[in-house]
Amino acid sequence: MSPYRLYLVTDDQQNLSTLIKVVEAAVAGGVTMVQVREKGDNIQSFINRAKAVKQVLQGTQVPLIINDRVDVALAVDADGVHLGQSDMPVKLARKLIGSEKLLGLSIENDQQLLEANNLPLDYIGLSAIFATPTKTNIKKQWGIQGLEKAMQLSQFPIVAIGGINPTNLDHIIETGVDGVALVSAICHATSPQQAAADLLKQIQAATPHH
Ligand SMILES: Cc1ncc(COP(=O)(O)OP(=O)(O)O)c(N)n1
Ligand SMILES: Cc1nc(C(=O)O)sc1CCOP(=O)(O)O
Ligand SMILES: [Mg+2]
Repeated sequence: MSPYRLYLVTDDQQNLSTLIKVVEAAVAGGVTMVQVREKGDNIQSFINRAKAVKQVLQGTQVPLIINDRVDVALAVDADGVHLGQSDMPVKLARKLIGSEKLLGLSIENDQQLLEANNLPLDYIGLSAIFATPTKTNIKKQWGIQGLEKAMQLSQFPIVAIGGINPTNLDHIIETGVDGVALVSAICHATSPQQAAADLLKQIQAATPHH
């Protein structure tokens, strides 16, 4: 089973106490990967929040991924980094983090998808499957057909992201994609634990059998 199956991306609008509660609950519900995503320019705050999430994940099998910043990932000894197209170049990031850490890259068009096949990555994030209020500067909506095509062209595991919720999850999972990454469907749920558990159950039920 893929380690990317149910990938929680944290909400940088939630305060530290809520962040910790959400991650604790989401892990109890079964998320398989956690990314700390901060979009402000306060690196001290980013490091503090990443350290707090790392503590929550201690003793679990759930890897900690840091969004955008290799320096923060190194500072907290995270399990990996997720880079965007305008972040540090992938090859340089790989040199700095070493071969053991996970490295993901956002893919926003066909050319990037093909170029990524020659990069030292572990997975790609297909940006975005659907429009979402959580990130308003997305470049492309791949949709289900775009996701299917990307899966044929990529040599890496694909994580689908953007606007994913229980109403469209079956269609995404039925493509055979390796994982889904979500913010609001878990972070904004009344019970993030129940939400994660329900999403995981839905993923298991919709996953194609080979
Ligand atoms: C799993 C995953 N996929 C895509 C993204 C988006 O990254 P990016 O394009 O760098 O945009 P920001 O998240 O930094 O606004 C992601 N974070 N995670
Ligand atoms: C962090 C992020 N990156 C995206 C991309 O398409 O690159 S969409 C996104 C936010 C996803 O939030 P929600 O699950 O609430 O739609
Ligand atoms: Mg980024």
